[in-house]
Amino acid sequence: MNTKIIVALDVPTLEEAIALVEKLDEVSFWKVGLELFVSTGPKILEELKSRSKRIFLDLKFHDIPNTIAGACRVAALFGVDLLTIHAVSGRDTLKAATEAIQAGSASSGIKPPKLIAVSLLTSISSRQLAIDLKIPIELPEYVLEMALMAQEMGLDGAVCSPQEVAQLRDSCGSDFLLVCPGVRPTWAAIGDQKRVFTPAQALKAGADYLVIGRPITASADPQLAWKKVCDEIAAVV
Ligand SMILES: O=C(O)c1cc(=O)[nH]c(=O)n1[C@@H]1O[C@H](COP(=O)(O)O)[C@@H](O)[C@H]1O
Repeated sequence: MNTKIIVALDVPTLEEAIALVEKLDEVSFWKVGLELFVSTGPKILEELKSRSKRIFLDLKFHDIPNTIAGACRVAALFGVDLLTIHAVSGRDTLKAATEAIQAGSASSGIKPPKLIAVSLLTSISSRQLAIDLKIPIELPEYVLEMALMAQEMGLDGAVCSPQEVAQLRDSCGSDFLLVCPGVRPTWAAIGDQKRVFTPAQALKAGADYLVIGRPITASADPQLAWKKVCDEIAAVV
């Protein structure tokens, strides 16, 4: 069941990333985000592939359709499993992204990544959505609208907090991939996350994958933290 956990490799250098991957040998699915990709570029992807790991390339694209189409066309060549874009990029950009990924993969013969839309960052609370972002609808409804728009534009899934996953599962169906960061075991610090559930709660609610970073990677004993998370979810699924 630990194949349901994607560990966020949020470290600044290739050396630190490889050290963690080697220490957490049982982790089969890693997320490469902005910090590590800006630092190493595609090199880290090659390192992970050479160890037969699955890869979530989390670059959270957010730009105009032409720019995103170009980025998606080349990102499709990396041969990663998952790729992110912000739903707020809008319908035209989401559509351009899905088309570009298909085009990039078709021209190279490389299996396309599943494109998933970030519905609303898990670091945003209801209050911040209303007061800072001036979005005048309830947070769960906003997250659902973003996910439905992504689905309509042909995306494979969405990133949402585990608190919204049951509602999205009901509305988007079983084929729509739901990937949940904002996961905190009871023993871990919440930090900058605002909408969290425990790993067991998140899986029970219907998440396909849990994205967990600091509770494991910043732990004094990452192997023990990984094992504790695996034990917790083994009791659930
Ligand atoms: O797209 C993501 O992965 C993502 C979306 C989101 O809404 N919230 C979120 O935390 N993430 C990522 O998930 C990871 C969570 O890490 P921790 O908070 O350390 O568990 C980070 O790498 C974030 O970049």
